[in-house]
Amino acid sequence: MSDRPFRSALYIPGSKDRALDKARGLPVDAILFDLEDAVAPDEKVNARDTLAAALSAGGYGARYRVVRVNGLDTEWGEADCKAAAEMDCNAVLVPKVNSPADVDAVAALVGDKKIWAMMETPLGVINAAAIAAHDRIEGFVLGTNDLAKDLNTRESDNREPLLYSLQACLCAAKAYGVVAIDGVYNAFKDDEGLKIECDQGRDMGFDGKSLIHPAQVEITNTAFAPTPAEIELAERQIAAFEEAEKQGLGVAVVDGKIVENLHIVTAKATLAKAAAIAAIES
Ligand SMILES: CC(C)(COP(=O)(O)OP(=O)(O)OC[C@H]1O[C@@H](n2cnc3c(N)ncnc32)[C@H](O)[C@@H]1OP(=O)(O)O)[C@@H](O)C(=O)NCCC(=O)NCCSC(=O)C[C@H](O)C(=O)O
Ligand SMILES: [Mg+2]
Repeated sequence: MSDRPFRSALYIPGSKDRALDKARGLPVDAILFDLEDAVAPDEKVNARDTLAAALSAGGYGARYRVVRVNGLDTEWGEADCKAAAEMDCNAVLVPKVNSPADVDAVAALVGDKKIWAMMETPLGVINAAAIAAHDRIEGFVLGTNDLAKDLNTRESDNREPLLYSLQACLCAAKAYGVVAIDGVYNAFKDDEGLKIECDQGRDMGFDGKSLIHPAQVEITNTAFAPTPAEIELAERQIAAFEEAEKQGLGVAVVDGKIVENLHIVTAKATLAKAAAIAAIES
C-alpha cells in the first residue's frame, strides 16, 4: 500500500454511540469498527444499524475506516458482510481467517471493499502466506488474545510464546505488500508496558498496533513513527550516497558503517513515512 501511515488502529465497539462519536476527534490512523467481540450477542443486530448510521454521518476525516464483521460461521456474519458492503468504510476485517477460502467467501458478499484478515488461529498462521497472496487482501491484524487461547500459551511479559506466529504473519504480509498491524495490549492503563510492547512490534517490522482505548493512541503513534534521529540519519545517508555516486562509487560510509543502495531504499521509505505523518497531522 502507499505511504499511508497505520501507526494506530483503534477498536471501537459498533454498539457504543459515545465511543463512535469520540473517535471523530482522536488522532488515530485507522479505526477498527467492531461488530464482533466488543459487541454482546443481544446487541449485534442493533450495532450494525448504529454503526452504519455513524459512518453515514461521517466526520472521521482521513482515518482509515475498517469494519470488523462477525464470522460467517455465526448467525450474524452474512448480514454483517452485506451491510458492510453498503457502509462508508474502506475495508472489511474478517475474524479468524484460516485459509484463502475464508477470504473468497467474504469477497462474494462485500462488493468491492478491500478485505483485511484477523490472523488469530493456528491454521491461519500456518496458511499466512497463501492468505496474504489473496488478491483481495490488503491488511493483516494480529489477534493475539485468540492466538494465545488456541495455542494455550501462558501469559508472558515479552510475548516469547507468540513470536513464531507474529513473525510468520509478518513475513507473509511483507512478502505480498500487505499492511501488518500488531495485536492489542490488554492492560490499557499500563503505559510503560504498552510502550515496551509497541517498541517490540516496531522492531519486528509491524506497521502499527491495534488498540482498545484512546489512552493508548499517543504512545503508539510515537512508537511507530520514525524518530528524529532516524530521520536525520536517513537524510545523511542519502546525501552521502549521492556524493559517493558522483565519484563513481557504489558504497558510502556514514558513522563508520557502509551505506549501499538497499539502505537508501530504507532511508527514502523513512522520509516518505515521516512526510506522510506530518501531512496528516498538519
Ligand atoms: C476497555 C473499555 C471497556 C474501557 O471502557 P471505559 O471504562 O468506558 O473507559 P473510560 O471510562 O476510560 O473511557 C474514557 C472515554 O473514552 C471513550 N472510549 C473508551 N474506549 C473507547 C474506544 N475503544 N474508542 C473510542 N472511545 C473510547 C469512552 O466512551 C469515554 O468517553 P467520554 O465519556 O466521552 O469521556 C473500552 O475502552 C472498550 O470497550 N474498548 C474496546 C474493547 C474492544 O473493542 N474489544 C474488542 C477488540 S480487542 C480484540 O478483539 C482483539 C483480537 O480479536 C484478539 O483476539 O486479540
Ligand atoms: Mg480475536
